[in-house]
Amino acid sequence: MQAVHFGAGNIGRGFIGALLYQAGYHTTFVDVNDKVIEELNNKQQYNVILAAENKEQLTVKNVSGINSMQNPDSVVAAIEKADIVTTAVGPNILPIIAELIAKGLRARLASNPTELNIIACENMVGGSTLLKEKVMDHVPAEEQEKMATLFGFPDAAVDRIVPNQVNEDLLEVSVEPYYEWVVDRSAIKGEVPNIDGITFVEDLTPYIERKLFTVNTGHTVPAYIGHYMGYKTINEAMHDEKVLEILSGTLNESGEALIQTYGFDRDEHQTYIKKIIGRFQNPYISDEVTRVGRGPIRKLGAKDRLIRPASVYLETTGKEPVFLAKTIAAALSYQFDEDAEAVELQEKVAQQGYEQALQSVAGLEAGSPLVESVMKQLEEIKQLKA
Ligand SMILES: NC(=O)c1ccc[n+]([C@@H]2O[C@H](COP(=O)([O-])OP(=O)(O)OC[C@H]3O[C@@H](n4cnc5c(N)ncnc54)[C@H](O)[C@@H]3O)[C@@H](O)[C@H]2O)c1
Ligand SMILES: O=P(O)(O)OC[C@@H](O)[C@@H](O)[C@H](O)[C@H](O)CO
Repeated sequence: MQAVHFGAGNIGRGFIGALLYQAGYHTTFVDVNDKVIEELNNKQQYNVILAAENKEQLTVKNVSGINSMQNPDSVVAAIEKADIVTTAVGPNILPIIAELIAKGLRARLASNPTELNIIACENMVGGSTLLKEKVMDHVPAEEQEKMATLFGFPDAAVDRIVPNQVNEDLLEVSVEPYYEWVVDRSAIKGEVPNIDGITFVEDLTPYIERKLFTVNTGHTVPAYIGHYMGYKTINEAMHDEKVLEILSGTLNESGEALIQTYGFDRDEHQTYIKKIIGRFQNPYISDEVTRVGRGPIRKLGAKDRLIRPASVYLETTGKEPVFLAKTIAAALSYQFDEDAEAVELQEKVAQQGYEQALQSVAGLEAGSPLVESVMKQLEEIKQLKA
């Protein structure tokens, strides 16, 4: 069986690639990083190490790579005969890879018109749905209907903390032991892929929102508050009582928003929160706050991990999301020269001021209660530096 996976980065190699190998697939990684692609083709295997006391190791075999900038035709050919296509490139890159995926699917329609599922494994609500829209922009109207019957774009939620890698071996990946991959079964075309580790569900929305608004919302606290306080890693930040207090407050607010929306059981949700806090404290993982905080404009988006739960909390409880607002204030203050979005955000802040910058990146109305809360917290968080 053949898998084509876009993005041979942390989660691509450390999670999706590992599960595909264990399920019996040969995985062709597609990436623009020539060194990684060359190494994949030279070694045809790599190690995944579990970040835990016993450092268990899995050797992922049956892998190869294609540099999509240099060999786009080979990517098209790989999609023509693939049994599954997956991505883990980052939400902002989905529109960029869409054209090549469209070329591959059009070629498949002509030469091998069989069912195929394309699963975007990105931290966002509706990743595969967005990819489908972007792919269809490159498909002539007369081919779209046939494509929609053969090619499924099931949305997915993926959860495994994979930090930036600092190993001598370029391909080796250190990952946390925990993982979860949930896929929307209702959008699958043809047979449901037989991959151990995927949970198929009929309605993905509660799963992706629970993951994004707990794991990823929670992660922003040691990232942005931690960075604001001068910490370099998530682990360092997680040793600070003030960070832990804000983390707990933030997860209680996002948890309340989820409970109000989906009726989750309160005790079960508290257990889920506890487990996640424990994962952030894993001493065997060194995760930089700048990785977790990467792309602050994306993370401050209306549907993303901060603004959405804060807005739902306000709407459903009528109360001020004090802790989420604190974390949003720290995100709005995030400065890191090597992150293009952080630089753009600070330029906006310098030109328009905090209030307008927040409104424009988060799609919030002037004078909205959330904007007011964040403005208040911009002052309050100054005490964290004292
Ligand atoms: N790392 C994690 O802990 C984690 C966990 C769950 C989900 N995710 C999600 O997975 C996605 C990838 O994250 P990551 O941490 O692996 O990032 P990463 O930067 O390690 O990997 C992204 C890869 O995509 C490649 N890429 C960039 N442009 C490309 C293009 N045009 N064509 C093909 N490849 C391209 C990059 O070269 C890189 O190898 C993100 O959406 C992220 O939110 C990450
Ligand atoms: O990947 P991002 O930039 O959306 O978010 C950063 C981290 O919160 C994220 O990568 C987590 O490590 C991951 O989502 C855990 O499953």
